[in-house]
Amino acid sequence: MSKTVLIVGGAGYIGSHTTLALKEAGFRTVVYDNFSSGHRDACFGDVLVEGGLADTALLTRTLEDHGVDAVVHFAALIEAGQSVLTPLPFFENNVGGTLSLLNAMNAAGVSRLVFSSTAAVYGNRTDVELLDEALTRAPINPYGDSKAMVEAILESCVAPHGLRAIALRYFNACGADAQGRTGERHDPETHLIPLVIQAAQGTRASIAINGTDYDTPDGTCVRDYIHVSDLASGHVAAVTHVLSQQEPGVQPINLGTGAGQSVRQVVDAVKGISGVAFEVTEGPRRAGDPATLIADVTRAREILGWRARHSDLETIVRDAWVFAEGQRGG
Ligand SMILES: NC(=O)c1ccc[n+]([C@@H]2O[C@H](COP(=O)([O-])OP(=O)(O)OC[C@H]3O[C@@H](n4cnc5c(N)ncnc54)[C@H](O)[C@@H]3O)[C@@H](O)[C@H]2O)c1
Ligand SMILES: O=c1ccn([C@@H]2O[C@H](COP(=O)(O)OP(=O)(O)O[C@H]3O[C@H](CO)[C@@H](O)[C@H](O)[C@H]3O)[C@@H](O)[C@H]2O)c(=O)[nH]1
Repeated sequence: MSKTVLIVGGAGYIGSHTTLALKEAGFRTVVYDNFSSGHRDACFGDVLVEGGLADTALLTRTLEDHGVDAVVHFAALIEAGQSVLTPLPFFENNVGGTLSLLNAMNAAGVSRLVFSSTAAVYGNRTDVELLDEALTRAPINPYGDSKAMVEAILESCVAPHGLRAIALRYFNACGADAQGRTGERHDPETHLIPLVIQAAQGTRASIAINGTDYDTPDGTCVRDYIHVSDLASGHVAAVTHVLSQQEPGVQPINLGTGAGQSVRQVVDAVKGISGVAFEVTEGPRRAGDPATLIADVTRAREILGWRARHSDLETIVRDAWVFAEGQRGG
């Protein structure tokens, strides 16, 4: 019989792609979301439950009523820059909300979890080229702090609660479903690629580069951009892994490509795909931004048998561009 997966935050960007991938892999899917940033037309679960993370009783009932075998937990506030300005909601939703979910899982006897962590837990490591999971967590913004705290909480729950979990540390999610079924629609949008695309579409006047004096090859921040459909297949592998995991335990696993792209390279890629010479300005650094974040992807390959397949910058930008054009009827 097929296993059932609860997807908390399944109406969001990464959650909606992952729901599609889990269904295609033969899982039964239950989406749980409060639509604070998700979209009703991006819910692809076999079942939809509308509710908030803080509602432990509803989460517990949902786990029990639908016979959930494993949970994938995406629900969070996600903007690193915003978390510097308004930290408290980040801790309340991301840490407090996860405690509520863990309490519900304990009450319902569900012990298998895949948690959305982030490259932001590494902070600003200028001493290493690639970030591997054995490095100490050292976030430099409240968003990263909130995710590092949850990782620590999960580690505490292994022995007492028999938790079997993977914390997937995604690098920069981007791109869109190649069939156009879902894509990136954050509101407000703060992520680089969709903002640059808006500049190319003329729905924003220009794109500002946040800082050109970083210690990087062209002075702008370098990130490891990972196609959201690659993230989705990484979740299928992680869910499959925790479902077959005999012993309790939690481990972090990076999902990235192992290569970095600068802000200027992203801007140039969008100019190339769109054919539009939009205006680019150079502004100050954004608070809380590490200079470089690039994944060591050895562990994902060895433990999950996973690697990125769609994450060359051209494919990412083309899929994101096609989705964005479709959104405005272009
Ligand atoms: N987008 C990225 O580049 C990126 C990178 C690393 C990690 N992550 C992590 O991945 C996860 C998903 O990110 P995303 O880009 O898909 O974000 P998103 O905002 O598109 O999706 C989050 C979903 O969670 C729901 N949600 C939020 N708070 C909730 C609550 N209290 N109760 C119920 N539902 C709630 C939202 O409605 C939304 O559907 C987040 O945990 C984020 O921290 C994202
Ligand atoms: O108008 C803009 C927007 C962004 N940037 C820069 O582009 C880079 C990427 O920024 P963004 O797309 O906002 O992503 P990050 O701040 O790197 O954070 C994303 O990637 C992290 C993992 O690396 C996740 O933890 C976060 O949730 C997710 O928002 C950064 O240097 C930004 O300063 C600009 O120069 N101009």
